[in-house]
Amino acid sequence: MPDVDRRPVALVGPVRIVGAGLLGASIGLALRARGIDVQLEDLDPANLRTASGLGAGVPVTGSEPEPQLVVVAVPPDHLARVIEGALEAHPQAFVTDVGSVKSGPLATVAEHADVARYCGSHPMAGTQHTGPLTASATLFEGRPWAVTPHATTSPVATQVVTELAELTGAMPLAFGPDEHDLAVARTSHVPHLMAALVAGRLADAPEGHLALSGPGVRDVTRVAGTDPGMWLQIVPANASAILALLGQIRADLDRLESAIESGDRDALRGVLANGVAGTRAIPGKHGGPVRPTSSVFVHVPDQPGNLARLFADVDAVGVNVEDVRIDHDPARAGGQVELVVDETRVEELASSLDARGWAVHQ
Ligand SMILES: NC(=O)c1ccc[n+]([C@@H]2O[C@H](COP(=O)([O-])OP(=O)(O)OC[C@H]3O[C@@H](n4cnc5c(N)ncnc54)[C@H](O)[C@@H]3O)[C@@H](O)[C@H]2O)c1
Ligand SMILES: O=C(O)C(=O)C[C@]1(C(=O)O)C=C[C@@H](O)C=C1
Repeated sequence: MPDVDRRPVALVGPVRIVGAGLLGASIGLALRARGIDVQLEDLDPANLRTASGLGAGVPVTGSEPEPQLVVVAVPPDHLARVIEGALEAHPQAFVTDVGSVKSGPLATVAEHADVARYCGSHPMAGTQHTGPLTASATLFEGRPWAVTPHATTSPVATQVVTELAELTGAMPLAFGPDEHDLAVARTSHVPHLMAALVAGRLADAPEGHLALSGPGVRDVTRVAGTDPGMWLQIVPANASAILALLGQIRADLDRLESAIESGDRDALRGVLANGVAGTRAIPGKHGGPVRPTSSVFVHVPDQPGNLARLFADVDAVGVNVEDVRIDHDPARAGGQVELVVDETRVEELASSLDARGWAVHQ
């Protein structure tokens, strides 16, 4: 039995999830894995069917017991209305939401007589897909999850929501709602918009140029591939924090342009060094220091079973893979697999895979 079941738990369920999309279904899967009863609600019957079919919970029928906690996981524009609805429909339940911006919905909900039962939250995990089909019980593992009590949130509500984050494997971090919005403008919203601007320059690029797309451009643009629907709601909801940062970036861009125009290498070095400092400032998974990583690239011929064989060989070497990317190999028929591992193990992995017959480079 997992440890968490033996210590006194504030969150025992049932948990009702309103919005069984990517976030809602992933939370449902994580809670079901902990044995907590999950009730699912969604306006879209297909999403409800998919989420419950995946094992994220049971669709509500009206005859289930009252939930201990309601988790609102609907798109940003609908959050305030659904949070208020949950406070009214479930007078004994605590209510949280997982929306990407906290101060806007709170401003509406703050007038509600029962607002003490509401404590906002925001898991910093997702993918570029929406809907329950790509939901995963491990989506939140090791990721930060902001818990954002407001001035009158009851301490028990904060405790229950903190425990929700812990039960999914995430790392709860307490933030005031306004401070949260400033933080995510910097760590999520502006990075997303920058990725969209860079990716936008590729949309009408000559085909010949695009043929030279390597891992760099893919890394920088991944999130820009997300369905714009959610971002069309997130960005206006956090406009002032985003605009303040865009103003700073505009000044950075002016400095960069003049450094390049005038051939000022010191100024250019300053811009690049600042970027290096920024990447090093991002905490690693589980909030620890970033462990320097390095990549081993392996050519995997296009035949069934080769990927499984490669991962079995990596496993036999005993090196933990921090990240993995698979790309079409432009030079040969097959794929190029990038294995991201601890910098100190990279030589050992490369030579062991080489000895096992793989075409490897670093
Ligand atoms: N996708 C991410 O990366 C991510 C990460 C963290 C937080 N969030 C936040 O989580 C929330 C959900 O995002 P998602 O990616 O799961 O979206 P999603 O589109 O995958 O899921 C939203 C679900 O809510 C349902 N829905 C819409 N209005 C509803 C209503 N009034 N009542 C019941 N169901 C309703 C939709 O049918 C859909 O199934 C958003 O507020 C978003 O800001 C998203
Ligand atoms: O990983 C991704 O695809 C995401 O964009 C997830 C991400 C993020 O910016 O980190 C996006 C928006 C959410 O509010 C939280 C998480």
